[in-house]
Amino acid sequence: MQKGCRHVNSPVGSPIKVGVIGARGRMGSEAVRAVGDAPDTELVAQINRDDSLSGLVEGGAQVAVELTHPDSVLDNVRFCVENGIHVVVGTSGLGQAELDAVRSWLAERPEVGVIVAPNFAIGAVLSMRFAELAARFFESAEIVELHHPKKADAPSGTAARTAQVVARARADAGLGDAPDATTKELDGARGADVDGVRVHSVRMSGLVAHQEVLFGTEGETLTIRHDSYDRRSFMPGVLLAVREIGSRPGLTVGLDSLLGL
Ligand SMILES: NC(=O)C1=CN([C@@H]2O[C@H](COP(=O)(O)OP(=O)(O)OC[C@H]3O[C@@H](n4cnc5c(N)ncnc54)[C@H](OP(=O)(O)O)[C@@H]3O)[C@@H](O)[C@H]2O)C=CC1
Ligand SMILES: O=C(O)C1=N[C@H](C(=O)O)C[C@H](O)C1
Repeated sequence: MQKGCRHVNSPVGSPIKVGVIGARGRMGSEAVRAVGDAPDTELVAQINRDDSLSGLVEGGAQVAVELTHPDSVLDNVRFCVENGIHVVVGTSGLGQAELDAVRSWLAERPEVGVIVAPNFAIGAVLSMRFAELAARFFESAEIVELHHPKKADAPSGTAARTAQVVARARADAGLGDAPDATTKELDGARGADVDGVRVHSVRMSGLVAHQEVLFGTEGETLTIRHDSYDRRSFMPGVLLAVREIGSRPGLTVGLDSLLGL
């Protein structure tokens, strides 16, 4: 099929030139395939560990998709921003301090866009929004995230983000701490505390990426569950971000605004 698009300052009809950082990884290899298959994107660089990021510049990448490791993501984003390359970041582990650093680099290059997506799956983005909506109606809220055992970070970026939006919605509604009489506890038994919301991380062979947000109040509970059974579930979101990033300079966190949510 003829490759053609209108975004990222490409001449009309020419595809968006994309480089994938972490190209041999579980997500990176899917992204390589998705970018190669899409009619309006062209894969111009595949960066693996120990490869120089200059391959992005040499390949003429307009957009980089960053899918590596929490230890390397920030350096890679910085390189891209400084070289005028938009970055779609899927790697988890970027906290407030790291986002602030990205903002400070973008201040020097205001034409560049960085989209940090805690989760590219449409169902996961919707489930975070549903959780945000539900949060004010329930006195208790906890999150269980379940992933494959090769995952480096816990809790997942999605769970951390979900906890933050739930916590903010609870605070806005004037809800205090969730009821919990625990006074004697084995370390970790009540999960991690993210902004006052408990997050429990399960790592198990056979899983890909799953999350339940549990809400409870007098006499009822609500569970919002999302399952990614295959990493192909993330690719429509990756491509959406690649297509949109040229018209979204600065830092965007989450795909919500790209989906009109
Ligand atoms: N936002 C989302 O929707 C999703 C995000 N993720 C996140 O994406 C990230 C990658 O996940 P996944 O693909 O499962 O992990 P993998 O370990 O399978 O892939 C990461 C790849 O990046 C490589 N790598 C590590 N450091 C660098 C570097 N500095 N430069 C170039 N390549 C590097 C690794 O090489 P080597 O093997 O040699 O270490 C590996 O090939 C994680 O943070 C994960 O949480 C995952 C799924 C969905
Ligand atoms: O490592 C993974 O696999 C995933 N990482 C992201 C996260 O940390 O939330 C997104 C998804 O959960 C898969």
